[in-house]
Amino acid sequence: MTNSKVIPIGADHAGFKLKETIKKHFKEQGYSFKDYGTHSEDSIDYPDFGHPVAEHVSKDKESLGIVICGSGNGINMTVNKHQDIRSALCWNEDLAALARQHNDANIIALPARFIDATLAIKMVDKFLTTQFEGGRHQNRVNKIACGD
Ligand SMILES: O=C(CO)[C@H](O)[C@H](O)[C@H](O)COP(=O)(O)O
Repeated sequence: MTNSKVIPIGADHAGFKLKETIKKHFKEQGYSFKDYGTHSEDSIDYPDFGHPVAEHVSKDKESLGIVICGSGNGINMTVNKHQDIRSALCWNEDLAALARQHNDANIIALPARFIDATLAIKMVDKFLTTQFEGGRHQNRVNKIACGD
């Protein structure tokens, strides 16, 4: 992952504030990002903001995305419906690193109502800077696709 890639980010109303905090961090670090919304804490439906992030990552295979909702589950389920997406629901730094190292995850899903902003930023940084290890993990990742 290089900082020059555009990082797509999307959240529902429960993840809106955390998304804004992560965007502030990206601006400070000089990272490029694309915000797919939502843009307020008004109640909305997480799939409307997860699908665009998944479509972005599906088109730009080198990109890594971020999705956020209250538990992380709904938006994680949404993006994982896309054939080329491997999204990992993470709640600590080790899981964020392992999602890249072992699973070649291309989206991280964050549970905004269960983690604080400091931890979330550490997790995002870890996710964006950790490489896939390949090897035995490549064989397993190849077998994830079910061909339905
Ligand atoms: O989809 C979810 C649960 O898997 C997310 O946590 C949502 O953010 C949550 O369901 C939103 O709940 P709300 O009561 O409508 O704010």
